[in-house]
Amino acid sequence: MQGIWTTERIRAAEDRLLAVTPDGELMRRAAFGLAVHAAEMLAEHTGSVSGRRVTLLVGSGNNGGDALWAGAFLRRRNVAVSAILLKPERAHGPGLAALKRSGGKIVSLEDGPQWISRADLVVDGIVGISARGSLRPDAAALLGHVGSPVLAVDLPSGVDPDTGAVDGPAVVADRTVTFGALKPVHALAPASCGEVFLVDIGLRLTDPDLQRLDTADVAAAWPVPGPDDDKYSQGVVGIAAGSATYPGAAVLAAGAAVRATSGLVRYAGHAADVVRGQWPEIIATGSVTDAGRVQAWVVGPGIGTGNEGRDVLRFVLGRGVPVCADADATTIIARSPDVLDARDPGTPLVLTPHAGEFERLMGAPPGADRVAAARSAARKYDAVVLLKGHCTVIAAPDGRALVNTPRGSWLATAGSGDVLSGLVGALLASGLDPWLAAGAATHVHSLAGSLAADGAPTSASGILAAVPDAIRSVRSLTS
Ligand SMILES: NC(=O)C1=CN([C@@H]2O[C@H](COP(=O)(O)OP(=O)(O)OC[C@H]3O[C@@H](n4cnc5c(N)ncnc54)[C@H](O)[C@@H]3O)[C@@H](O)[C@H]2O)[C@@H](O)CC1
Ligand SMILES: [K+]
Repeated sequence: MQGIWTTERIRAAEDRLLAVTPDGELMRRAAFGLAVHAAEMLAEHTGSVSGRRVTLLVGSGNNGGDALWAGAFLRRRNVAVSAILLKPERAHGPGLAALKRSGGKIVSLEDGPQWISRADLVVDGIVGISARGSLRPDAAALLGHVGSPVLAVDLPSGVDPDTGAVDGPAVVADRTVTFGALKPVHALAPASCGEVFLVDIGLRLTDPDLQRLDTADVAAAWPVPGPDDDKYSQGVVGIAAGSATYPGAAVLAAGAAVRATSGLVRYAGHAADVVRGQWPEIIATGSVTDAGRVQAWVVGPGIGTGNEGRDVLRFVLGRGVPVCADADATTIIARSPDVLDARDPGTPLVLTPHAGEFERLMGAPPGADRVAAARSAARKYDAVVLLKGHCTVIAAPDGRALVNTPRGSWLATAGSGDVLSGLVGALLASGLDPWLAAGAATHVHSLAGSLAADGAPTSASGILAAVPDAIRSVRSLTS
């Protein structure tokens, strides 16, 4: 797992390290790493480093100090460095002196636009982890003149460091170079950060506030049958989804369960004929009451929010096995929380709301801090909450939270969520910890989405068809 720490934790760890490190040493470590990345970007985009032009946007804190020192290092490689000081009287003193000594040019705010528009690379040292709110007007106006790649120092300025929220003018970087440890912004705002690189400055942190699954974690979690396994021992998943009029959700969720693991899949509902026709390997019946034993249920996609849907949900919640309640099941729970009385105490529940369903469940939208929102819903419902969005956040009732950083937005297509719930169900049936099951399913789902899309629109059926390739790719990277 990749650990991610809030700025409060990072600052505390930095203070401990600063106390035992010579003055200025940490900043120089950070800035040296930054300069290496700046040179790499120049070489990538222009074919050379020497003689190229870099313009630094320098704010009033240490983030600006990093940029100034990096500028001084770049001068050693004969880069023409100019610095625009947003608050000249508060610019980082030693950094400014170092840049001046190295031959860097200090440019006034008025002259800034022409220097920015002529630059081969712009370095955003406006604000770092102490940033509050979006960019101020002077900085926002300068950004309008940027025509080159942008390298963000620690994080793209204007984006909230702890939530990744953007609610006004903000930098959109091609690359972000961060120091010591990943912060929430790096996982939650991929479109603002661009590619993220971590420079080791000697910070040591444990017990992360937020996590992200590595490919290796997903590969290790994904069930692989052994020589003694049979179709039952790998976990039987039941799918209660779809209707006679709308069988699509049933076909997609059940199909995803078929493709996720080699355990048995049962289906119960009004779309039994259609499901059987699409997936002959599925044992399909008309009702959950005669579906037979399963090790986990997926309930909700397309079941409707009326009495019948409520009865189906109550029935599966009382079976003593993990349940993934998706789509209509989420709405039923929001409208009639008493259905949860049927839940067999202690059995895992995974809820998979998008923002609208979240609002129904919690009475308010997720807001800017989606991690906190998912955590509070997880506590309220004593469930794993998979809060869908561009970045999906998964929180457990014990406070564990992980985030899936997507590779594009192609997953936002009709039926995509049905595929995800089928994947979650199959992993729950295999006995995986529900938080990890939700995380691994989300990872494979988003990988399948990007494989299916490959730069062009795809569909839920396309994502479903790409699930085996996604699992194969996850496993091949680690075997
Ligand atoms: N503390 C450390 O040990 C290290 C810190 N480093 C750098 O230091 C940064 C943190 O430095 P600071 O705590 O000085 O804070 P920042 O550089 O993040 O900025 C704080 C300053 O910006 C102003 N400010 C806040 N929000 C603003 C906004 N929206 N628009 C304009 N100005 C705004 C504040 O008034 C304050 O003066 C890190 O992000 C990192 O880049 C690195 O040098 C590595 C070592
Ligand atoms: K920055």
